[in-house]
Amino acid sequence: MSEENFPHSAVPAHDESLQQPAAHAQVASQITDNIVDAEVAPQSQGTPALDIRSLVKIFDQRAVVDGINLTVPRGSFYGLVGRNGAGKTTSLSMATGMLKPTQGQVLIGGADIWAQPLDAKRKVGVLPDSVHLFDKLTGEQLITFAGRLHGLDRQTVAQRTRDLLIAMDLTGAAGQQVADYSAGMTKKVALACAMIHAPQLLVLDEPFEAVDPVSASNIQDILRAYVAGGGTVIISSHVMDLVQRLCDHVAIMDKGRILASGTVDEVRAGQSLEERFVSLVGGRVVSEGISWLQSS
Ligand SMILES: Nc1ncnc2c1ncn2[C@@H]1O[C@H](COP(=O)(O)OP(=O)(O)OP(=O)(O)O)[C@@H](O)[C@H]1O
Repeated sequence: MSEENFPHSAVPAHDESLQQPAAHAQVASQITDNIVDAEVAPQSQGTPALDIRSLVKIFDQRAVVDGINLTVPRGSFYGLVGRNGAGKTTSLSMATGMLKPTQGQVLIGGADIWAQPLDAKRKVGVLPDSVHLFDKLTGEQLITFAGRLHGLDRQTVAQRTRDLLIAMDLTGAAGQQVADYSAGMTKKVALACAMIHAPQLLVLDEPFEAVDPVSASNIQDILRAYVAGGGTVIISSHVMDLVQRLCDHVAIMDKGRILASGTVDEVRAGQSLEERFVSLVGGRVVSEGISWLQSS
C-alpha cells in the first residue's frame, strides 16, 4: 500500500465532538472509506501476498508445524483456524520473521523473509499473539514510535496516529500509559502499530480476542475496506462464525498440518464452517459430564 494513500482524515485528536459515539462512528467510517489503496489493486493478480513453502518447526524433537504450504492471494481476507495447539501461532511467527523455521521458505510479496528481511518486513504489519509493548509509553507515543521506526516522517506519523486513535476508539486514552490499558485496549493499540506503515499484508493473530463488540465491528470495517482496496489480511481465530462472515479464504490446521484450504465456500463444501471444521478435525468428547460438578 502506498504510504500516501493511507487515511489522512485531518480530525484534531482533541476535537470534543469525537467524544460523542455518533461522531466517532462517522469519523471511523470516514477513515474506513479512505483506506482504499489505488496502487495495490492493479497488482492483485500477480505475486501472492504470502507464500509459505514446506514450512517446518521442530520443538523438542516434535514437528509442531509439519511441512505446511499455503498461498495467500493478494487482496484476500484469509482465515487460519485450528484447535488450541494446532500450530497457528508458530506458523504465523515463522511467516513474519519472528521465529526461525527448522525448514522451509516464506515469501512476502515475493521477498524472502529470511534472505531479504528488510524488503519483506516493509510489506507486512504484524499483530503477534502475545504482545510485548513498551508499555511505559502512552498509546499516542507508542503508535508514533512504531511509525518513526518504519522511517515515516513526523508529519505523516502525526496524521496517521490521530487517524488510528480515532479508528480504534482510543482518543480518550491517547495520553494514558499502555501499562494501564485493558487487554482489549492493548490489542487495539498493537493493531494500530501494525497498521501505521500502511503495509501490503496484515498478519493478525487473534485480533478480536478481548476486544469489545463495538470496537470489533469498527476494526472489521477498517479491515474490509483495506482488503477492498487491494490489501491482504490473514487472521488466526477459533471463532468459525467470525471467519465465515469475514473471510473469503480459509485454511484449517490441525497437529501442524493444513487439512483443507481454499475459498471459504470450497472448504466448507455446503456445510457451515464449524461443521466442516469439526468433521475434519474431530475431537468432540462424548461424555455424560463431570459427575462431581453436578449440584447435589
Ligand atoms: N517455544 C516452544 N517450545 C516448545 N513447544 C512449543 C513452543 N511454542 C509452541 N510450542 C508448542 O507448539 C504447539 C503449537 O503451538 P501454537 O502456539 O503454535 O498453537 P496455536 O494453534 O497457536 O494454539 P492456540 O490456538 O492455543 O493459540 C503446541 O503444542 C505448543 O505447546
